Amino acid sequence: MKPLLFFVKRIHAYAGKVLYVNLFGMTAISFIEGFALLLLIPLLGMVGIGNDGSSGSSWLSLFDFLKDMPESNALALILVAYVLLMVGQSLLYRSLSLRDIRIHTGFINHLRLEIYRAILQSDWNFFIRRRKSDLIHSLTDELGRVTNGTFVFLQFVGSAVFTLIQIGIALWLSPMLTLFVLACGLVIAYLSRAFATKFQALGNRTSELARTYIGGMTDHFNGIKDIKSNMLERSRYEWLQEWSEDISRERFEFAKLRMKSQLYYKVSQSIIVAAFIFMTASWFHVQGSQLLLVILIFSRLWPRFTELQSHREQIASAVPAFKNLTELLASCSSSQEVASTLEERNDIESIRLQHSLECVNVSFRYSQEDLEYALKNINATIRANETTAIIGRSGAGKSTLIDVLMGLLRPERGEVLVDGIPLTDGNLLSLRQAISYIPQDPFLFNGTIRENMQLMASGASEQDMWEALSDASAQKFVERLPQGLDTVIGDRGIRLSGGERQRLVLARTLLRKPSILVLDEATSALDAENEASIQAVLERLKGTMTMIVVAHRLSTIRNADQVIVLDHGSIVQTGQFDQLARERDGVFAGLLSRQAQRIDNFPA
Ligand SMILES: Nc1ncnc2c1ncn2[C@@H]1O[C@H](COP(=O)(O)OP(=O)(O)OP(=O)(O)O)[C@@H](O)[C@H]1O
Repeated sequence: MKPLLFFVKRIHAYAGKVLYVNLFGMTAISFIEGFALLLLIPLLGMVGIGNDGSSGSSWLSLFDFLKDMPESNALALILVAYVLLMVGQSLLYRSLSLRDIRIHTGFINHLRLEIYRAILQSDWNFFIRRRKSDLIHSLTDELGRVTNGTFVFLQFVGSAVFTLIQIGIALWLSPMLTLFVLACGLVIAYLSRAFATKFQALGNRTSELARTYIGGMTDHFNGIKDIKSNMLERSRYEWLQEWSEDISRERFEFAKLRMKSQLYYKVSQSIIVAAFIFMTASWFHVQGSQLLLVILIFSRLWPRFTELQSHREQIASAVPAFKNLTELLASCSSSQEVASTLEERNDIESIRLQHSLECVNVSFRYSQEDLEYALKNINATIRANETTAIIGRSGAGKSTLIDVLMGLLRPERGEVLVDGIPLTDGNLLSLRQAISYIPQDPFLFNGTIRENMQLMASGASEQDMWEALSDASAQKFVERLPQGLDTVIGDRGIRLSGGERQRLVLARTLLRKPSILVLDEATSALDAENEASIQAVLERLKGTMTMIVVAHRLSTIRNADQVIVLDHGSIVQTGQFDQLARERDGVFAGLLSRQAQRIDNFPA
């Protein structure tokens, strides 16, 4: 119930008074409907039903004034009033429904933006603990279920109000009959509470299956090249076949449960109606309008009970989605990187590194349960406007160190200093503004080259873009493309070669004019020619910005001002390339000798 109320509060905060206007409007509709129902009673009297003297109820005196009128006038008056009431009700209903839809679509957008913003403002740790596809699932499927569930809940409240009004009218018309219907309704609701539990369990399964589907599909399409080249199509297809069987089983279970609950209500209704009519007619000898009233009350009230019950079941099946989204929002809020909002981030000034970026006694592990630290007591100085290379075996901690230096990961012990000032929430984003980061497989989205470049610098002019492309040795290949800057490069830049992609990313990065450039294995996947061309660009940039380069291929870091060698999370050597190469027993020399045969022009 708590997660549900959380979102009801959200919709209240979003829609404000309009929500109550709608709820009040729906109540008005039920009043009108109730009143239209009353109008039928004298009508029945006029056509001869109910003139058996059996009723004598006070409600008939309400229409006494009609007796003084000629019958045809009274009939016309009632019918005109009835038509006017129904037209008014329909118009009101149309306007309220449209408003409802506007609130619904507005609320789903509001919630989507709120969740996405919360996710974007979360720290890096939040992302490495989660599957990206789970986040997509939350922003699509779960979001839809939560907004629908919230609306069903509001409808439930509306229906409850409506039902109460109808109960009020029914009580006034015939207290005994209404109390009997109410008692039956309560007994049935009590006996059917197991349905809600089953719907909730099925709702859990729905969430689970949807998460598996999005996760699986994301993995398949991300790895489609591996799938095709390793002929894994059949096994992946079988995975989907299995999932499809699971989902149809689950859908069928769902439908079966719904049918079962509906059958239960329909059977109960017919038994109660039959028993009651039998009782009133045989034992109490109730006839005419009273009997008609019984049927009328049943026919108006019972659908309300079943509607409430159906709403209850829909809410129960959405409960897991409510829980998941509230947990996600709570987790985002506890992982918020810094206090500032996305809008405030626009005004953050980038720092200009003057002296150094330092790690002082930094230790880090990914989880408190890990026995091994990924970084152990790291002391390192990255000097401004120099090139620092970080090398080491696979798993040595290179990427972790970079993430700590960029403030993506917070050290468990020790600190990072920016020009001697500790890196805290206060200066984290200023540091981040100064950094441009290029990973091995950078993010290029399915758009034109121009759009991809503008992603980094939205105000960049055409001339700025060509200059950046030229600086990154990418000008020639872009000029050769049929639409130049307006060429669409495909999903993740699939229509470009690896080297072209990386040069374009470098150009895009230069457009941002960073003062710190971080390259994490940025050239590892490139062939010697492409690597050399990026290398030449980096050489030209040397001295103009602080560069931190992680590389497996040692040939790429020969001209670095400083090389930091990591092993099992510790710094084991620091110095210049040639100096480290001479330390024959060091890790660096070991790595070097293993690569010696593969490195062109390297003096052994
Ligand atoms: N997200 C993570 N969760 C838990 N442990 C991690 C995570 N990322 C890395 N590690 C662990 O931290 C250690 C250092 O990993 P890191 O990625 O920094 O090494 P690396 O030197 O960059 O390796 P490679 O050259 O293979 O990329 C490894 O033992 C790795 O298993």
